[in-house]
Formats: sequence, C-alpha cells, structure tokens
Amino acid sequence: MSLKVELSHRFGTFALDASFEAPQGVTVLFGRSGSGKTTIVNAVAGLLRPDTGRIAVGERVLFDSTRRVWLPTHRRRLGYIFQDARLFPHLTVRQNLAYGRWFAQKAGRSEDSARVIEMLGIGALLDRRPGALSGGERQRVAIGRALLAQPQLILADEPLAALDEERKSEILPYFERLRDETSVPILYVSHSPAEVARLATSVVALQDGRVARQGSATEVLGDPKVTPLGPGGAGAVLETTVATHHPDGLTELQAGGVQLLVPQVQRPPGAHVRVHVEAQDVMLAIRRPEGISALNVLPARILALRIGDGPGALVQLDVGGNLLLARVTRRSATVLGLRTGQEVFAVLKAVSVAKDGIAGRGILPR
Ligand SMILES: Nc1ncnc2c1ncn2[C@@H]1O[C@H](COP(=O)(O)OP(=O)(O)OP(=O)(O)O)[C@@H](O)[C@H]1O
Repeated sequence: MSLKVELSHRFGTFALDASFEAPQGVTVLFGRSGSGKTTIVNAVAGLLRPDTGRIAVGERVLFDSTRRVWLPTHRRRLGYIFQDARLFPHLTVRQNLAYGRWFAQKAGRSEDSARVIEMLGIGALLDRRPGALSGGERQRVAIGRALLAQPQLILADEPLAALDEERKSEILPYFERLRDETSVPILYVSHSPAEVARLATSVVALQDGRVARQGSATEVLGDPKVTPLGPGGAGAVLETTVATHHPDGLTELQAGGVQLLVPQVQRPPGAHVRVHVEAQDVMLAIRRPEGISALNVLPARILALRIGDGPGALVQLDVGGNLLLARVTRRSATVLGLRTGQEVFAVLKAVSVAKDGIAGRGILPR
C-alpha cells in the first residue's frame, strides 16, 4: 500500500505545491524550517484542508478537491506520533494503549496488543502512569497506541525532536522495527540527516513548498543541490557490506569499489550496513597525503562543486561508485583549484555506522 499526495495551498506569500508517493516503509519529509513539512502532514491528517489536490492511501481517497471528497480526521485510519507523546496523564500505560485499540475499526485482537507490547518492550510498564515513565518510554507507549489503532498510515511529526541523544538512540531501533515489520506507509518529518540516513526508505526533500528531490537516502543526501549549505547537516549515505573484522577492533566495510575502516561493527561478514558520512568530516587533498592519522584516504573524482554565498562550498564526489559530500571553505576550493572532473583524495575523519540492522544499537560514537 502506498500514500499518494498532490497538494496546492497558499498561506499569504507561502505557496505549497507538492506531489509525491510514499511507498511501504518510512518516507521522510526533509527540509529547512518553513519548507512546508508540517503543512503536508496536517493536510494528510485532515487538520488542514488544502486549496486543491488529492490524497489517497492505496485505493482509499482521503481528499479530492475535484470530487469534493474530504474525510474527517477520525475516519482516516491514521496513527499519529507527535514530538511530545501526548498520553493521557490520568490513565495507565495499559489504558492508554486500550484507547488506541478503541479507535480501531474492528476491535484489535489481544494477540495484536501482545505483539505490539513485545515489539516495543513496554510489558513491564503497563501499570504505570505516564508521569512515572522516562521520555523515551513515553514515546514508545505513544508508538504502541498509534499502532493499536490499526492504522492504514502512520504520521510521525519529528517524534524524536524532544529527546536527548541517548533517548533518541533508544527509540530509533523501534522505528526501524516499525519500518521493517509493518506494511503501512510511515510519513516521518525530520530535520536530522542522521535520522534520515538511518530510517528512510525514501526521502522527499522540500524547498520553499516544493519537492526539490525524491529518492533513496543515498541519492537525496548525496545531492549538493538539496543539502543545506549552512554549517553542519549535509552528509552522504553509503550502502556497504561487512568485509572482515581486524584483530585491533576495527571492521572493514566494502562500499562499492572501496574499503572503509570503522570502529567495530557487531555484524558478521556479508551483513549489510548503512553508513553516514557528514560532509564536514571529509577533507580533500589533491595528492595522496602521507603521515596522517585518518585511516580512510580514498581516491575520488569531483562530480560537482557548489559554492554558497557564505564562506563554504560543498563538493560532490564519486568514491568507488559511491556519492560522497565534502564541505570545504571557498578559500580552500580556490587555493586547491578544485574543478569538476578533477581526481582528488577524500580523507574521512569520521564515519558513523547509521544502520546495522540490530535493534537496540545506536549510531556508533566517533
Ligand atoms: N496557519 C497558518 N497561517 C499562515 N501561515 C502559515 C500557517 N501555517 C504555516 N504557515 C506558513 O507556511 C510555511 C510552511 O510552514 P510549515 O509549518 O509547513 O513548515 P515546516 O517545514 O513544517 O517548518 P518547521 O520545520 O519549522 O516545523 C511557513 O512560512 C509558515 O509560516
């Protein structure tokens, strides 16, 4: 089942004009503040009636301006996960979950509850009230409540934004399980490239109310046109497999035609691992550098150069068939004479393992 969205809406000078399809799995709406993410989510949720357009989940039409179809929120069969868990404070976890089931079209079977409780690891919390839960636990209960409503679509609006890094890495594996074990599409709003890298099946990059690009995390995050030019944020995703584990605690990953050395990844040789390399962690050299501590020095070719208005520039690289981004200063780009097609060396200062397929593990520390 997939979600199809075509929307046009005006708020004063802001014009939203976006079309995309969200297949099964996690589709991340990604973009700067004010690019239109929440407006889209609100339209899909039935909280905002757009000027024109059509929204459908599979064959079910939620909104169609030409046919004057507009289903109210409670008939859309949605699971909504907000930034703050929004549990009922006076109800126990068990009662909060039952509230989700109550909204299901057919009452959910008790095996469904058991499966969801097991999946989210909240069995020990059932008799507590939200006030006695950590932020991460509350968010797990909120995910459970959304799932038990037997939704046809899950909307997650920056569900991790209010959590600290530790809680984030506690919750991310549950979203991965949700992505891998349920068949409903999940529309997920995020500002965080690390979250996108880890979770996204598909990424819709929004810019000023329009879809700048849609594709896999690798395609979208590796495109310098859609990554912000401000400090931090940009980064590429590489799909790799574990080649071998070295006795000194490093793991060698095969990424297309190149090998990467990263801190040990607890996965067997042959396992698939997604890694996230932030643009600011990639340095460029026009000759192979010697005598440096960085372990990953990779031959690369410059595919594109994007010079911003500020002091920075983003360089898109082909590294053994992978797309990688490097952030350098404009001054360095000039001094090194960087140009499209040039052969250079990419020096990776840090590589985070963004997805290792094991629930319960976070992004490796640098
Ligand atoms: N009810 C409203 N009335 C007028 N303008 C609005 C309204 N809601 C949103 N806007 C405007 O529409 C634009 C898009 O807002 P939206 O909240 O969708 O962005 P966003 O990408 O979700 O941003 P953020 O990441 O900050 O949440 C902004 O310019 C915002 O000011």
